[in-house]
Order: sequence, then structure tokens, then C-alpha cells
Amino acid sequence: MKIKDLAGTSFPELSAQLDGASSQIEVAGITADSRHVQPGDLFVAVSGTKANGTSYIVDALARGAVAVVAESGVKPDGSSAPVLSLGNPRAFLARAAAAFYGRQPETMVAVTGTAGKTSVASFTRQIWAHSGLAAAMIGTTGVVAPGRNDYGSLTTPDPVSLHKLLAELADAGVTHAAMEASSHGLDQSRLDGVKLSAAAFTNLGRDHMDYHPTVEHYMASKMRLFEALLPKGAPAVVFADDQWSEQAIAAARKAKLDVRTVGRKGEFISLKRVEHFRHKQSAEVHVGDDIFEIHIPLAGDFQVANALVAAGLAISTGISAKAAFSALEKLQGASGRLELVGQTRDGALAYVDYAHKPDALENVLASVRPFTTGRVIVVFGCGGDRDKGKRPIMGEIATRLADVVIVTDDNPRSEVPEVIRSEIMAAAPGATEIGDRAEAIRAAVGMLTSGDTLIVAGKGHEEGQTVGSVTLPFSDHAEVRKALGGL
Ligand SMILES: CC(=O)N[C@H]1[C@@H](OP(=O)(O)OP(=O)(O)OC[C@H]2O[C@@H](n3ccc(=O)[nH]c3=O)[C@H](O)[C@@H]2O)O[C@H](CO)[C@@H](O)[C@@H]1O[C@H](C)C(=O)N[C@@H](C)C(=O)N[C@H](CCC(=O)O)C(=O)O
Ligand SMILES: Nc1ncnc2c1ncn2[C@@H]1O[C@H](COP(=O)(O)OP(=O)(O)OP(=O)(O)O)[C@@H](O)[C@H]1O
Ligand SMILES: N[C@H](CCC[C@H](N)C(=O)O)C(=O)O
Ligand SMILES: [Mg+2]
Repeated sequence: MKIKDLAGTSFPELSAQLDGASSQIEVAGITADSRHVQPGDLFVAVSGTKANGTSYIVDALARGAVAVVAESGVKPDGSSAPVLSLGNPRAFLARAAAAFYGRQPETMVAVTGTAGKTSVASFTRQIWAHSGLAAAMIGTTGVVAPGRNDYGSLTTPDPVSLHKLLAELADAGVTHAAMEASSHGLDQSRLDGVKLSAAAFTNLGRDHMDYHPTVEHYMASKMRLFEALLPKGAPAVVFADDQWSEQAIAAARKAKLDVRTVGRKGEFISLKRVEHFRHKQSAEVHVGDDIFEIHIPLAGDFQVANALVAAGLAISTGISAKAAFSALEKLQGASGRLELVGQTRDGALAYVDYAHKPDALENVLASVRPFTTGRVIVVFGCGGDRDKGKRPIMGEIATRLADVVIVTDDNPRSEVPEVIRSEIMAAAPGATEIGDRAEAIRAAVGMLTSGDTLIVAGKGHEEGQTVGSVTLPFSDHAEVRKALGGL
């Protein structure tokens, strides 16, 4: 593909720099990482949190890049390959990747919010699949599509991987795809160029305060989904019962979207009555004049909200309300989201959950309390190189809502694990500290007696524990099973 075709009409400042010869340069691939440049590639230099791609232009050219796109002010170094500049290289990277790979599933939706994105994306895929559509999901747990189940790493992949993936899915016949839009992904323009038919907002709580300077910046990043990515008139599904719902609704209205609220205060799907059971949730919802009784075979009060948002997205992309709600009865939970892993002989239940932020921990502990006749026992830690402010908050929540708290490690990364734990422990009087996560799980399982509920929180579907720069194989599921087996 030629550079001028990658730029399209969205970047006139770039087109203006292309002369006869440079506009004809054929690009064999696109990358923002000089270490991945192959001869013939276009290198896009973006500035990041650790490095600035402009420092690697020389490296990229030495590896055979045929052209470079960088931020304004970067001077050509006299190389024969053109070094073009524009205001927002990240936005260009995403649009160029979209143009380069070309194909996407016809119907794409994206969901943002602090909690529930993976669950909503997974449920939306399942509702579509239940109606016989070839459907996929892309998110924290990876990629799920007909005949495909890949473990993932980022919630929203980088734009080059994302568009390569979308083209693969479209080529494999996938017509519908639901993806997660993280605030990092939105802020870094990773989703620019994805052709969305609808989008959704779940809720906003404390998260990623290491990356976003303020909660307003965090919310504004999320609202890029409505303001910058969703075309005017497209459906915006908003969970109506969150503290931030009003702001999300206002942003969607301002962006001239077709706002569709769901929840108790919802007008599109209106929740009239809900009953929470230990392993399932039942509800009555109204859609227009129709009344539906829905049954969600999953633990966790919060799954009702996620199911309504997913149903809102499915209905907004052509599924009938009846089909969407009947699909909910067959839902499988996303891996590691309040997932029942096993039980002791006398019936104490052990769950693995991905709560690694305050609201999620609060929700999950509150969810199991009504069904626990004995003690709620929680094992959790906080990730290193991530928001330090959440550590005492989560310590306080665990102490307030659980009867037994064991503080352990969760991906210490480059930090000293003892320091992370001590920051949680400072707000968790009476908690036990056991750094080794497997040992912490064994200790918790060992103390289970009839009526108790164990929540191992923070890692969910993860298959590794990152200590320093090494990721060691580790699975909460496997450790819980092993500990239960040893009883
Ligand atoms: C903080 C953050 O979001 N970082 C992401 C970002 O990296 P960055 O732009 O900051 O990279 P950088 O290291 O500063 O380098 C700047 C540029 O120089 C380039 N470079 C660097 C070195 C070199 O030799 N040559 C070279 O060209 C890099 O490729 C990069 O393009 O862009 C990279 C490519 O897209 C991501 O891999 C990287 O994710 C890191 C690994 C990460 O941990 N991200 C997490 C925090 C994240 O994105 N999480 C969200 C939310 C999770 C959730 O709660 O669900 C997610 O969507 O997963
Ligand atoms: N609607 C919700 N409201 C509050 N908490 C929720 C909700 N949905 C899920 N949770 C909690 O958050 C955890 C993560 O859920 P999920 O993976 O669906 O969210 P996510 O937004 O994708 O999270 P992440 O940003 O970490 O990928 C769950 O394990 C549960 O503890
Ligand atoms: N996508 C999130 C996941 C955090 C999961 C938790 N286990 C941790 O390592 O903090 C992040 O990278 O911040
Ligand atoms: Mg997720």
C-alpha cells in the first residue's frame, strides 16, 4: 500500500508533505516499535510513558524503514527516506493500521467503564452466538471467536495488532465483534479507525490513578468512546444507576448519539425487580411495552448490570429483545469473574475473582455476604507499578467486609513486594500477611469450615505472576484446586 493511501483524507498536513516520489513509496508493514521494523516498513514514532519513539528513528531507518511519521518539529536527519511530521502520530498510527489491514467484522461494538468490560464483551458475544451469528470478543482475557480462544495481555491491543486481528477475524467469517475499550486504549487512540456500530458505558470507580492525573481526566478518556469514535446517531448504551451515569449520558447526548439507558433508572431496558441468589440472578425488565422475566445463571449481584448492558448492545445491533434475554439463561461467566472453582467436603465455597480495584473488591465481597452463613475469607494483594493509592483503600474494604483477610502478592513487578503488602496492611488491622500467593491460598483453604466463602481476588484468569521482569507460571484456579484436593 502507498503512503498516500494510508494517510487518506484524515491527515491533510501529512498529504501536503508528500511530493511525487514520496507519495508513491510502497509500505510493506507498519510498526511503532523500531525493534520490530522489517525492510520496507513504515515506522511511526510515538511518545510514550517510558520512551519517545523519535529517539529510535535512526534505529528504524537502519533496519530498513522506507519512511517515518513523527510528531511535528522532528527534523529529517538527511536520510534518503522521508521523515514526515504531524500533530498526533498515535491517531495516524491507528488510522493507517485500519487502512492497511482494511477489513473488520461488519458489526463492531466497544464497551468502556471501570468494571464489567470483560463481562459485557463476553456476554454480548454469547448473545450474538446464541442467535447463530459468527461472533467474537476481544479483551483482557484474550480473543474468543468460533474455533479460536487465545489468551491475551492487554485489554485493548495496540492498533497494529488490533487491526491485524480484526482483518483475520473478518477473513475467518466473523461478522460481529465486541471489544473492551480501556481508558489507556482510548487515551492512546488505540481504537481510532475501528468502525463502531454501537458502544456502551458501565460505571466509573477508582482505577489507573498512576496514569490519569485526575478522575476527570480518567472519565474524559472514557468519554472519547462516545465523543470521538462512535458516529453521530449510533446507539450509546449507558448503565443508568452509577454515580457517573448522568455525565456519561450528557456526553453521549452532546455527541448526538442515540442514548439508550439500562438499569433501574433505565428507559431502554428498565429493571423493575431483581432477586439475587447464590448462583443465579433473576429479574423483571421492561422494554417498551414488553415485560420479560430473566434468569442469569451466574453468581454476583453486579452481573445483572453487565447482562443488561450486553443485552442493550445486542438489541441495538439487531437482536430481538426476546432472543437477547433468552440467551442470558445460558450465559457462561468470563473466566475468573466470581468463578466457583470448588468446594470443601462440608460445602464451603471457593471462588476466584478479578477484583483488583476498590469498587470491584467492595462489590464482590458484598455480593457473597448474604449467602454466607459462616465467614467470608478473602486473599488478595495489589499489583506493583500501578496506582499506589488504591492499596490502603482496598485494605480498608477487605477489613470492613470480610471476616478473615490474608494479604499476599499480586504481580509485584519492579516493586519490593514487602513494601506493597505493608501499604495494604497499614489499613487492614487484624489481617494476616503471607507473601507467597500459593501458601496464602493454602492457608485460606485450610481454614474453611461449613458455611464459609473464600474469595481469591485480583488475578482472575491470569496465568502468571510477574516478579521483577520475569513472569512465573501461576494460576489462582490451579492453586485453589490443589489446596482443595489436599484436604
Ligand atoms: C502505560 C501504557 O499504556 N503503555 C503502553 C504503551 O507504551 P508506551 O507508548 O508508553 O511505550 P514506551 O515504552 O514509552 O515507548 C514509546 C514508543 O517507543 C517505542 N520504542 C521503544 C524502545 C525501542 O527500542 N524502540 C522503540 O521504537 C515503543 O514501541 C513505543 O512505541 O503502548 C504500548 C504499545 O501499544 C503498550 O504495550 C504499553 O502497554 C504496557 C505494556 C502496559 O502495561 N499497559 C497497561 C498499563 C495498559 O495499557 N492497560 C490497559 C488497561 C487495563 C485494564 O484495566 O483493563 C489495557 O488496555 O490493557
Ligand atoms: N458491573 C460491575 N460493577 C462492579 N463491579 C464489577 C462489575 N462487573 C464486574 N465487577 C468486578 O470487577 C471484576 C472485573 O470484572 P470484568 O473483568 O468484567 O471488568 P473489566 O472492566 O474488564 O476489568 P479490567 O479493566 O480489569 O479488565 C470482577 O471480577 C468483579 O469483581
Ligand atoms: N489490566 C490491569 C490488570 C491488573 C491485574 C492485577 N492482577 C495487577 O497485576 O495489578 C493492569 O495491568 O493494571
Ligand atoms: Mg477487562
